[in-house]
Amino acid sequence: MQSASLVDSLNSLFPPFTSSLPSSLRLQPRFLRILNPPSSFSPAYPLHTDRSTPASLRSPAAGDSVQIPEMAVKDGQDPRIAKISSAIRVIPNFPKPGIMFQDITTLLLDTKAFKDTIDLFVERYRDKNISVVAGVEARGFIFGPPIALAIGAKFVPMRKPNKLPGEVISEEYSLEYGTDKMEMHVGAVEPGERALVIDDLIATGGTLCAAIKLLERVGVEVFECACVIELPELKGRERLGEKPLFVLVSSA
Ligand SMILES: O=P(O)(O)OC[C@H]1O[C@H](OP(=O)(O)OP(=O)(O)O)[C@H](O)[C@@H]1O
Ligand SMILES: Nc1ncnc2[nH]cnc12
Repeated sequence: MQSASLVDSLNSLFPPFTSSLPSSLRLQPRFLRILNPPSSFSPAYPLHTDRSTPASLRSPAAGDSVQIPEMAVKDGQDPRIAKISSAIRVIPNFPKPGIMFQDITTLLLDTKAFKDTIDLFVERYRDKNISVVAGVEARGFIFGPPIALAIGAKFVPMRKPNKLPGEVISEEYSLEYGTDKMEMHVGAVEPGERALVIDDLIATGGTLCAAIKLLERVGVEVFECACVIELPELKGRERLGEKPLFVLVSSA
């Protein structure tokens, strides 16, 4: 009963969408029984047929998310970077009190800003003889693969423990809010290869240091680390020492 009424509501809410589909693909009660959320379900992001970023994701509601006005733009000459910076949402007190969480999911909703992000990295790293793009779980898996494909490198996932099925080497590391371990498949890279390490964000630098150590342990040269965001007050860049770090936006 609940399914049928929900179908009616959805079909009337989104007529341009549902009416353009063949009848076999229109929302049917049969599908909705599987997909039906519990009655308390409230989507984190509003259902939206418009492909542009919903206004509610750009302008935070009632003080529970904010754009950081002091977000500084690196390499300020490039107008794409300001748009990338403003597409990143900041959620105070997530996942713990005191953490200003930099939420890149809103950047992913902005097709121009997301593409510009990838393009800026590709422009920097193409023709640098990089054969490996190593992406750190989880958010390095979003930015790493398109960069790897565009520069003709392989993508190597640096994973949380017990996720990779083959033989692994591992490194423990500390985070802004906890500790963790990183693993890489043995044989994914060869000694003498040249790697770029990609993540969405550098805070204390512990994550990137663990990735660098894993790669260098097997004889790979880490050419540079690259992130979308840097939190400079956590001094991750210092922790990386001599290893070059390229970022697009900084909270300083
Ligand atoms: O510079 P650091 O202090 O090491 O912190 C940066 C790391 O923290 C976040 O990942 P997180 O560990 O929260 O994992 P997730 O992406 O799986 O949520 C972020 O995506 C970086 O990987
Ligand atoms: N403030 C932050 N926002 C998003 N990811 C993080 N990882 C570590 N600190 C973070």
